Amino acid sequence: MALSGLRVLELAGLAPAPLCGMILADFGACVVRVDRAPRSAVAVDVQGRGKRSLALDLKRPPGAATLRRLCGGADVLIEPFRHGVMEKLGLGPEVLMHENPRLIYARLTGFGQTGKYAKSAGHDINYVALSGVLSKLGRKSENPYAPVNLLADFAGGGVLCAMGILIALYERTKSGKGQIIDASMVEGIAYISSFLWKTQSLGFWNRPRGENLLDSGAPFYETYRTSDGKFMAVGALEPQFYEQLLKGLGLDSDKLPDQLSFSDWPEMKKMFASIFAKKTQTEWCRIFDGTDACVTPVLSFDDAASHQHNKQRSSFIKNDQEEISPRPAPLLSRTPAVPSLKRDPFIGEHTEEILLEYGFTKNEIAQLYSDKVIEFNKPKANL
Ligand SMILES: C[C@H](CCC[C@@H](C)[C@H]1CC[C@H]2[C@@H]3[C@H](O)C[C@@H]4C[C@H](O)CC[C@]4(C)[C@H]3C[C@H](O)[C@]12C)C(=O)SCCNC(=O)CCNC(=O)[C@H](O)C(C)(C)COP(=O)(O)OP(=O)(O)OC[C@H]1O[C@@H](n2cnc3c(N)ncnc32)[C@H](O)[C@@H]1OP(=O)(O)O
Repeated sequence: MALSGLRVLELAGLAPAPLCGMILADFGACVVRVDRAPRSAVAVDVQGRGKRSLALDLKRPPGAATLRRLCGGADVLIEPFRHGVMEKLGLGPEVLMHENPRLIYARLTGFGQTGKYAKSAGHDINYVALSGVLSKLGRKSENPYAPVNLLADFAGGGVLCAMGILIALYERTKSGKGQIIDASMVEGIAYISSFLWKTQSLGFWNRPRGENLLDSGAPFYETYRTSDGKFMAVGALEPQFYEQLLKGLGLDSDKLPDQLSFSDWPEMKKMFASIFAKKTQTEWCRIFDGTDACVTPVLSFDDAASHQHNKQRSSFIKNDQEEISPRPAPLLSRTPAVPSLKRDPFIGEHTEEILLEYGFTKNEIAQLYSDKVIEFNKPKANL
């Protein structure tokens, strides 16, 4: 796999850093999740695919020293705490990169390492809000709406941090040096939204929230309820595709207002809604599948995994626990990701083997264990 041989240490976090680590693991990196010891009752990481877990108490000096030693043999460290936490533990970049100048030290936070909010708590919705993007999301006359925690945590956070790591790794092949990555989710989501910023001058966002072309204002970029309580998604933007939408709906464009007549959009929506409400989702699929009308069913997770198109591409995988999840993307032709099909690791499941691999002796491991700095957790204990 593309990233085989890459050694990554991921300090356990809530949602963004686990995705970042999972992406690297899916593409072949050897990812160790450093979990807390003493361990909490429930693991919060549900994105542990392909990772191993080491349970280590960083608050104890021998625990922090253990992480320092691990970082000496690692390529990448991902840390998900607010600014100052790592410094307080004596594990700041100046310490770890002094000991290993090739280390890529990725700091994945909401607000970044500097600025007024650097030390404040926050979650996805706060980061999307501060980026400006939340002000654009939502339906007409309603409050701004955060689309679950996809935008900041995952798109602007986990994915962009993984990209930063890969860029730094590429640069390291030339300079031989690591670097610090300050991955702020506020900036990540702002960057992802460059299209929104740059289309302002084209008048894309001149109207109030929920009344524009791509924010549920237009009748031809909207979802519609079907007679069986399901939905269809319509994205017929270009005139030639809009024409096919009208044809599928049984409408004659000569008898309708112009596609871009904003003032007619609310009425057009009502008309489209009443037509879509007359047939089931399956019936609409029969009408639109194979056309260029840009009309697709809104699928549940179960339906998405079993949809013919997704099945043809093996877009979803099943692990040995029969859990279905999305296959890693994108597909690389020669070295595609080969995701692990095993269950996620238990906290502390691989503590000993990881420490041995990083050069600790059995005696040193026994000492750390008797000092309660590390924990072991054999699978049977969790069953
Ligand atoms: C919307 C999403 C989040 C979704 C996640 C949800 C799935 C979960 C969130 C809450 C969970 C529920 C809750 O915990 C209650 C139940 C618990 C039960 O066990 C399970 C059921 C629960 C209902 C549970 C269910 C779910 O799991 C939840 C609902 C997001 O937006 S995620 C993005 C968040 N933001 C960031 O990641 C940005 C950067 N990070 C931060 O800003 C902060 O970390 C954050 C997130 C604000 C948390 O702040 P906190 O004060 O908790 O941490 P930090 O200041 O960063 O400091 C970390 C401290 O921990 C020490 N530490 C770390 N590792 C170790 C170690 N190995 N050993 C010892 N100590 C360690 C570290 O030294 C720090 O200590 P200090 O505070 O003393 O400095």
